[in-house]
Formats: sequence, C-alpha cells, structure tokens
Amino acid sequence: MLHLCTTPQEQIDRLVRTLADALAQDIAQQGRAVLAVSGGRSPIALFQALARAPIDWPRVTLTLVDERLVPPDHADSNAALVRAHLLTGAAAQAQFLPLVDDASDLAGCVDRANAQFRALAQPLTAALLGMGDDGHTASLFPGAAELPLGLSPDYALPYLAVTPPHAAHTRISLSLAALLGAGRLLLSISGETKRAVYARASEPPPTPHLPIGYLIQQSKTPFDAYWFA
Ligand SMILES: O=C1O[C@H](COP(=O)(O)O)[C@@H](O)[C@H](O)[C@H]1O
Repeated sequence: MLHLCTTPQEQIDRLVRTLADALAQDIAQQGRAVLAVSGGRSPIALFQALARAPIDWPRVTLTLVDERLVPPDHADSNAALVRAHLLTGAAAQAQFLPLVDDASDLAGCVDRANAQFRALAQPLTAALLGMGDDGHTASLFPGAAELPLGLSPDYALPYLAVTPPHAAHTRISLSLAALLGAGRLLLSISGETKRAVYARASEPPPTPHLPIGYLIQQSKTPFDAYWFA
C-alpha cells in the first residue's frame, strides 16, 4: 500500500512509529528483534529519528538489506552510513552485523553474510527499503546478470553478489525470497520521479525491468510504501 505524506516529517514519523511498534512486538514475543536497513542517500534523517525513538536497543540486531563492496570506512559504505546516523545514542547498544569486512574478498563476504544471517535465531522483524530511479530495491538492479537468481523463489541463500550494470561498486544484496521472509517490508521514497517509477512498477505483471514491482505486487508479506514529494 502506498501512503502519501504531506511533509517529510510525517513520512519519518510514520515510518519510525511503524518500525518501533514492529520491533517492540517481536521483543515482547521473542525477546529480540532483527531489523535490516538500506543505505543510499535517502535514509539519513530517518536513521537519526529512529535512533532517538523509544526502542529497547540492546535487544535489537541490526543488519543491512544490501551493501557495496567497499572498505567499511568508504564514503559509499552503507555500514558507514548506519554507524554515523543510526548507531548513535541509545541505539549504539544494538548489535550490528555489517556485510563487508574485506572488500577484496567478494565470495568470502557473501559466505560470511549468509552464515551470519542464518545464525540469526529468528526471521527479520522488518526490512527498511529504498528504491532507485531505475526501480531497483535492495541491490536487485534491472539488467544485472545476477538478477534472475536474486528474483528466483528457488534461490536458497539469503544474500547474493550483484554487479549493477550502471551503478558504482559490486553489491551484496538480500534476495527477493529473503526479503519476502521478513515480518514486514517498509519502503521510503520521495520525489515525483520515484512516484512515477512506483506507479509503473505497480502495473501487473511485475517485470525484471522494475524489480521493486515484485514487492509491490505480492501478498505474502505486508508491504507499505511511504512517499513524500
Ligand atoms: O544503491 C542503493 O540505492 C538504493 C536507493 O537509494 P536512494 O539513495 O536513492 O534512496 C538503496 O535503497 C540501497 O540500499 C543502496 O545500496
């Protein structure tokens, strides 16, 4: 479902409230919650607001929906973004599981990311997603050679390596099947361009040209998109 927000603050407030409620519910029922977040340019203000939310952070495990194959202190590292803007204040007490420890070893990073995901004692409470102007979400990029694998319901591992045809850096991304295993999916988007992409991706059937469509047009996992102009 697409929720149209009238201010950026409304978009942030609704996403933070929804995430905090979902985390609190898993903490109450299972003792812990697991949140996977995205990177890119969009989520900085959202991360800062989430870090200040009344969440039982010591009981939260944070990981990444996707990562670029760059050193952990690189300007394009999604982990660096999380460390700078989300793992602050009380939220620094969360357990953080990054995906890249050695940017020269793609296969090793993917193996370790899959092992640490599988070692989680529970499914993802929620995945917080972004969407590119090309319709990619996580790092499921249109035109990537690995996209059919990432979209396959039979792909058995949580993460895979993806080489985007036009964006910088090799990526590590959750697969579509792994995303659909989350308790809920939340998408944060803004701008008229992304609203138009979202509208095109909502037209059935979903196609690999706009991977976000596979999340919009499914009914297995609750999916909510929050948009602000
Ligand atoms: O490359 C990426 O892009 C998407 C969208 O980023 P945005 O800055 O346009 O919101 C992001 O969700 C993903 O995590 C990131 O690796």
